[in-house]
Amino acid sequence: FTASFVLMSGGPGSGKGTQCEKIVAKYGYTHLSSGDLLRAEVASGSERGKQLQAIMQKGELVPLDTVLDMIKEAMIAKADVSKGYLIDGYPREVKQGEEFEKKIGAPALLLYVDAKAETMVKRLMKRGETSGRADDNEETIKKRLDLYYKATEPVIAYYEKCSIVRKINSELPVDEVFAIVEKAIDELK
Ligand SMILES: Nc1nc2c(ncn2[C@@H]2O[C@H](COP(=O)(O)OP(=O)(O)OP(=O)(O)O)[C@@H](O)[C@H]2O)c(=O)[nH]1
Ligand SMILES: O=c1ccn([C@@H]2O[C@H](COP(=O)(O)OP(=O)(O)O)[C@@H](O)[C@H]2O)c(=O)[nH]1
Ligand SMILES: [Mg+2]
Repeated sequence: FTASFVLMSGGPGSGKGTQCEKIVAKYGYTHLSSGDLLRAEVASGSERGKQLQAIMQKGELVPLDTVLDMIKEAMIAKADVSKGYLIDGYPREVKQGEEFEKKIGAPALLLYVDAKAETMVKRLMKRGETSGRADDNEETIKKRLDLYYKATEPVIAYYEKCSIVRKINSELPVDEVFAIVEKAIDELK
């Protein structure tokens, strides 16, 4: 892959998906959300989808090889039209980050969308009223948050070593958050 990679990281409900949509509209990146890819597999009704559903409903992590294979497939499918890839909600653990680098490449930027736990819970409970997502319920949200702090936050520390992390306060209104995102992406060029 010759295109550049931008990683979008942050807790559940921090606003990753919301900001990704705006980035795609302005910059034409190809958006790959590992969570969306997994949900699409579940929706297909396949045997693999059934196994994934059980894991996701509990707020646990899908085995890293499964997710990496799905991301790679999706990247290949869109390879010729892409200026760059925006990878949303991945890597979830340091080992996944290492695998990504080995098999795919080094990211140019990690946008770390940061909100308080209380804010994230509130947003997800609200989203759960209409999202239809099996994991937008109080019990699973709590597990996703715990796992985020335990497994995913260390990923951010890992990438800080190569100075590609830009921390973005996502307590602000969506457009103000996006203004900060734009600055970070514009600095890339
Ligand atoms: N006030 C405010 N609300 C936001 C912001 N970003 C997202 N939200 C709300 O928070 C909810 C969760 O946002 P998403 O973009 O779906 O969050 P996510 O990080 O992709 O979450 P997961 O899909 O669970 O990983 C949405 O329903 C939005 O309406 C923001 O910057 N400010
Ligand atoms: O790389 C990934 C991305 C997602 N998931 C699973 O998919 C769920 C939803 O992920 P998403 O990023 O959509 O939402 P978040 O948990 O960030 O709110 C997670 O709780 C995990 O069970 C996973 O195992 N690995
Ligand atoms: Mg999302």
